Amino acid sequence: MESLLAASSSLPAAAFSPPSSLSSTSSSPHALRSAVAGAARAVRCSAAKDSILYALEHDEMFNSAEVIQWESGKSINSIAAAQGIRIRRRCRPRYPSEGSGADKAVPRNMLEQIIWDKEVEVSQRKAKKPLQKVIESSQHAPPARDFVGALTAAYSRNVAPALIAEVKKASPSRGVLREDFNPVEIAQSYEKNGAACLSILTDEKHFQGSFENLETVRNSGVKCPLLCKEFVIDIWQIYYARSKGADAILLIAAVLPDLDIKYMLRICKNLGMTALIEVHDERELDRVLKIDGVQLIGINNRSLETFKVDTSNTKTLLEKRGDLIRDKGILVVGESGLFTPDDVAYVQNAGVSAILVGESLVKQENPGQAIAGLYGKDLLH
Ligand SMILES: O=P(O)(O)OC[C@@H](O)[C@@H](O)c1c[nH]c2ccccc12
Repeated sequence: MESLLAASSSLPAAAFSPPSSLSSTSSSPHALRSAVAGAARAVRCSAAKDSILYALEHDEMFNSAEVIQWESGKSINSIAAAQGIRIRRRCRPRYPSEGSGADKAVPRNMLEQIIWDKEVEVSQRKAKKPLQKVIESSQHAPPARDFVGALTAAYSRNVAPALIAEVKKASPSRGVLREDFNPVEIAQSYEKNGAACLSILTDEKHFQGSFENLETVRNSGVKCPLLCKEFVIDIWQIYYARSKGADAILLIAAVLPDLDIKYMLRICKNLGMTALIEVHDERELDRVLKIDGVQLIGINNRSLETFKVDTSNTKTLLEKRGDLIRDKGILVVGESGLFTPDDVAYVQNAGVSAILVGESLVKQENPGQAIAGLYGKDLLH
């Protein structure tokens, strides 16, 4: 663990990403565990410390291959780049004196901008409510609802892709979609008109969403399972989402290296939550298909880097990997840019079991009634 200690203490705070190293099933020797505890103390980055200490407290074990990757002292950006991930983490220093020049960097695209903003937001939120506290809050939340079960039941009821209807006020690509935005009214009207699940955007800065929206929808009597639509970069956000009533959470493969996805999936499982793992291209899909325990994959027709929407993305990826996906029993969600019954039929024929729709519903005067227009028929409850 010498190299870990050396690497971690020489990096600017927050430049070290422990989630990439903390998932496994094999047991670890005591010596390794105490060395890791030492590393946790040596790491100045509170995110790193939290994750390490959490893992220790909860008796997480370390798999040797993963520890080697961690031990190599590689930065999260080089691990991510080796997996084809283009989004860089900014790893903002906590103190100006710890700056590494990264502050002068300019984001390459909107997704990278969002992630850099998210790093700042999460560190501020964590300063107010540390991981341990948010874990405690998550333990007081009512049990998570069965997201996948709701999708499967709706699919067989309607012989049409189950609907995850999105409560979305705005987006960076489309601006404000709905001025008169009442999340509870929209959620209730989606549920009444046959949505199987709801997606609640929680990013404030770029989507004008909020965790308050998630919480008020959860407390409004809506029964549908809820997806927290967030840009997750830290396990803290998963516990926080659960504490606010989320039943599922989005994990974006374009942002998260494989080990983070594995670690986060495991946390979701412990919390009874479903992870919707979003991919946009073949490389991301192949990475995700190698991970055990994935139940739900979303294929986004919109690139979060360029905002280009192309519905044929779902079809192309399913032509290539549909058999493997079916063999693994994974459900696929077709995401974004769906407006008409033809669009729904197109992705259904491509092999999706569910669709995630925001704009085409939320822009209509009555978002719930717009569901029948989208499907060309009423959906059954
Ligand atoms: O509004 P649309 O085009 O129907 O798309 C909904 C949903 O797929 C989209 O909001 C989305 C998909 N993946 C995301 C990741 C983050 C934020 C938003 C998204």
